[in-house]
Amino acid sequence: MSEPVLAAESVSVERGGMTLLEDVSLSVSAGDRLLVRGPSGAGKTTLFTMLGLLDEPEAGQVLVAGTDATALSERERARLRRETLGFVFQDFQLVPDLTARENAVLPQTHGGERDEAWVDDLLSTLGVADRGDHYPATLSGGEKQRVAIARALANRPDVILADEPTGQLDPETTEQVASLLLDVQASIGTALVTISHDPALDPYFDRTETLRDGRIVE
Ligand SMILES: Nc1ncnc2c1ncn2[C@@H]1O[C@H](COP(=O)(O)OP(=O)(O)OP(=O)(O)O)[C@@H](O)[C@H]1O
Repeated sequence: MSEPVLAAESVSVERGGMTLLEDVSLSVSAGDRLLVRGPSGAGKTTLFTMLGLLDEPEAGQVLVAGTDATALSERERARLRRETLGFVFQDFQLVPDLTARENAVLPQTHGGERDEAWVDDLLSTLGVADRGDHYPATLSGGEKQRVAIARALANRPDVILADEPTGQLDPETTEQVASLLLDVQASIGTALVTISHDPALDPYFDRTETLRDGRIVE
């Protein structure tokens, strides 16, 4: 297997006297598709937060292309996050007063390399180029998520992290959005880690890990 682009090594997280993650290890390499499943309360969002360098574990390491993110300052970690990770959220998290295209370009305006032609290509591949001048409030859920996927890829990240990306979509739109996400991920060769309890996503992934009570189980 090639060098992991993102890895959790023996990660444990405690909050408010509770253990939310215990000794969790997983890794992905370029082009991998990993689905992390688990029932409500299993710790999926907590794991997403750790892999996304949005919070720090009490024990263990999170390695991004071999760099131990837990050893970095907050500022260095934010930079590593911007340069290497792209995020897709269940509730889209588009900025309401920016157009679809402005939302998708956003990561490039925050320290990324300016390459708007790449963002236009993404919007086109994702079938929302003609929605570029629309504001999020006028887009359907599936369109919003396709714009959010373009935004996640704007900086050509090594890893896309998606938290319940189809959680607000109907079954037909789920299928469309999942297929597009996987197509664009495969064409770029970025790794994809998706956290979800939606069984409809199972067929799209070549690896699945299950979290239960904060631990990876067989
Ligand atoms: N800051 C915190 N302090 C104390 N407990 C927390 C904190 N954050 C989350 N929890 C608890 O930790 C457990 C795991 O939460 P998490 O949100 O990671 O689960 P999840 O698998 O994403 O669940 P869901 O599918 O319902 O979103 C839950 O029991 C939750 O109530």
